[in-house]
Amino acid sequence: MTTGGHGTDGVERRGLMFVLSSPSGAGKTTLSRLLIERMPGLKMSVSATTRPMRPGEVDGRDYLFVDKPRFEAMVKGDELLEWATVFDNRYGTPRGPVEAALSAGQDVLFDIDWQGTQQLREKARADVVSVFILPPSAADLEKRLHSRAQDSDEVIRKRMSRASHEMSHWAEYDYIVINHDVDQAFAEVQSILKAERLKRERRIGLVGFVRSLQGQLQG
Ligand SMILES: Nc1nc2c(ncn2[C@@H]2O[C@H](COP(=O)(O)OP(=O)(O)O)[C@@H](O)[C@H]2O)c(=O)[nH]1
Ligand SMILES: Nc1ncnc2c1ncn2[C@@H]1O[C@H](COP(=O)(O)OP(=O)(O)O)[C@@H](O)[C@H]1O
Repeated sequence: MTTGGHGTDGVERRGLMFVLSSPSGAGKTTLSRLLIERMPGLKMSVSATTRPMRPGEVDGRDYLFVDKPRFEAMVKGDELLEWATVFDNRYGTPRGPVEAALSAGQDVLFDIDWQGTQQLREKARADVVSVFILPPSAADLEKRLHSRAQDSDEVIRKRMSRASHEMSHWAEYDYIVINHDVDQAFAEVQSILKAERLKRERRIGLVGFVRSLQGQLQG
């Protein structure tokens, strides 16, 4: 999964896979939307899911909403890069769009859980940058789940009771961001992406670039 594109400074760079995970309600959808709006060269991976659509969600934009047989067919056909079961529903990352974006030199943003992150890491360790988002407190997490007003009380209770289990995977991530304030959390996530884009190992065009600089200096 190593492909070349050009960084903003013109030096060829390998695309990276930028993963955001968090317990439900901690803010990863909010932060993902801001990143896609404000960071050029970053494309969202739209997951397939068997969960029902929430009010305000759009098929093909937020998720590809599929039924269970279609999901199974995607798994069997090796159409998914990773997949997992979360809250009794199945979620998976369609392989085609990710590979196409990376080969076009774009970075790809994933809003996936710890199980998916582990699978991506096994497949492409050097290209995965992972960020775990934590809520400032349990009370805030619950408030946010209610304020989103998209789940029943029973679903919210389920999400709260899973939060501690999900959070237990925090130490598997490269970076941790605590989402007190959206603007601050966004600035932190953005800084991580900007710095990771500049990493020497990803900038495969540097050898040629430096050689050409040296040539200019000698010439
Ligand atoms: N492994 C994996 N997890 C996913 C995928 N898409 C979404 N998820 C995770 O599934 C969980 C539930 O997502 P969702 O039902 O949208 O609720 P949310 O937690 O409020 O965003 C979240 O932890 C998502 O990160 C996917 O393609 N693969
Ligand atoms: N820093 C924050 N302060 C207050 N509310 C927030 C913050 N970040 C996100 N929210 C709100 O919390 C709710 C859950 O956020 P969302 O991004 O949907 O979480 P997730 O995708 O992790 O489940 C949304 O209503 C969102 O607007």
